[in-house]
Amino acid sequence: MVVSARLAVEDLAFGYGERTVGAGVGFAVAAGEVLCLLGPNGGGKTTLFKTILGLLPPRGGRIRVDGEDVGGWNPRRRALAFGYVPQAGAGQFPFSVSEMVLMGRTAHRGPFAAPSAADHAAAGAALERLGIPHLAGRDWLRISGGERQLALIARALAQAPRVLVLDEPTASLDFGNQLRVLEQVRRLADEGGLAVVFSTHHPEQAFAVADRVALLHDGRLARFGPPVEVITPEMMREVYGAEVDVLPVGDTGMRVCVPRGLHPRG
Ligand SMILES: Nc1ncnc2c1ncn2[C@@H]1O[C@H](COP(=O)(O)OP(=O)(O)OP(=O)(O)O)[C@@H](O)[C@H]1O
Repeated sequence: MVVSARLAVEDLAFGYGERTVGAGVGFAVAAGEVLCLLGPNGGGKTTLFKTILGLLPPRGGRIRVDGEDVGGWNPRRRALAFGYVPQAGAGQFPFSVSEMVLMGRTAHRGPFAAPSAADHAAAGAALERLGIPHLAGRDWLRISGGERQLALIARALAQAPRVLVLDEPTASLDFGNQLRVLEQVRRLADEGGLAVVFSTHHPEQAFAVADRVALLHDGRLARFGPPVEVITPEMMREVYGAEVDVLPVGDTGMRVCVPRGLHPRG
């Protein structure tokens, strides 16, 4: 066990009912670190997230937060420790944006208590931090997908978790909003000391914001390490069955992944 890890996943097996989706998965994320979870469709990313969040029981192994096994924790303790940002579907919530963000504070108060001044302050501060205070009074159903995604991150921030899990936070976002969301992901780790784990189908995003990459393939942790070591043409061929060039962008540290078939010729 890595004692300094904020989140430690140890020899975890996970799945549904009788079906094991993944096994032997272990990695650690320190406070202030961002981990990017990659893997093909059906590779088990969402199932792993559900297990980390306590929505599915582990089939083996354990999950620790700051060294403590979360296995015996009640839902309230989990809700205080783990923030979750799901994909931003419109949902059916007849609430304002600020009401949605306030819901992030639920675990901090008694079951029937009204939000306190501190809850309102935390929600307001989270909206400010995400740069969307102007959305506070807007109807959840009448804002854009990108605005909703930023508001869901604000909700998780208001919750003040130690570990933040984001399931494909940039899916269906335009280019500008993808960058905005990724920037916030990095800031939450850098300034808030959170351990952040996010999944994506865009490996380049790992170069932009992640300290490490975990690659789930065939129910195993196929690779775990810095983006530059994990995201290689050999890995792309092996895991995605695709011929992909991984090219540095000047001296920025960024790399782009270019499917060869789309290379300009001549
Ligand atoms: N509720 C469920 N019951 C049983 N099996 C499921 C359930 N949900 C998903 N699965 C199966 O578990 C496996 C892993 O699915 P999972 O959703 O975790 O993959 P993923 O990596 O998140 O995929 P994607 O990138 O397509 O979102 C798949 O084979 C899937 O068919």
